[in-house]
Amino acid sequence: MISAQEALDILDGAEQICTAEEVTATVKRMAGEIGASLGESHPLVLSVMGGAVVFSGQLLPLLNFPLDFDYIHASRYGNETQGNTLQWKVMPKENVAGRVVLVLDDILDEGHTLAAIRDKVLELGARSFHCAVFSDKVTGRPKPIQADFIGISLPNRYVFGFGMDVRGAWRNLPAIYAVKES
Ligand SMILES: O=P(O)(O)OC[C@H]1O[C@H](OP(=O)(O)OP(=O)(O)O)[C@H](O)[C@@H]1O
Ligand SMILES: Nc1nc2[nH]cnc2c(=O)[nH]1
Repeated sequence: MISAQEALDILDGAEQICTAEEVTATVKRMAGEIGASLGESHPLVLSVMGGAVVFSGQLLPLLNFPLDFDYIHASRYGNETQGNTLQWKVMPKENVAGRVVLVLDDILDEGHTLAAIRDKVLELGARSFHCAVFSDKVTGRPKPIQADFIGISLPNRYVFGFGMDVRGAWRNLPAIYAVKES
């Protein structure tokens, strides 16, 4: 964990790449798209802790149709800016069997996290798998999964805010920032 001063210094040197207003408008648009596509299917919505907590918290009240909610917890980055082996902290449960499942995540980067979640959800017998990511990083490399619903595209830089951390800090910011390029 970094100190409050280190967190402030990182923010001071960072570049804002998406404003809070753009974030809010994007979540609203996504809610409409998700409702139009899955609103009749009584989905089980799974939020991927911890990064998706803010996205989920803003999106769920805008979904005006019946759904069930649960969370899963998988982490590949920890406090680092490079992904590593996926650590499952809370696996999807048997309650996915037979359900239309919608997974919510904050960012699709290399795609390994979401691909592993898809494989596990389908292995547990979900009727279908859908995923909504607030942001999709343009990596320039092929990804093992594409999202069904995408909020914004992000440049190939390490970003934080709106649920995403930088060395554990700043998940609470309403806008999105990219760390200073070294
Ligand atoms: O597409 P990928 O390259 O696999 O990366 C995407 C994942 O990385 C982040 O999680 P992280 O591992 O940082 O855990 P956290 O949400 O708890 O910070 C994010 O929330 C996604 O789940
Ligand atoms: N906070 C954060 N988490 C990530 N997980 C994958 N890519 C990123 C990123 O750019 N920022």
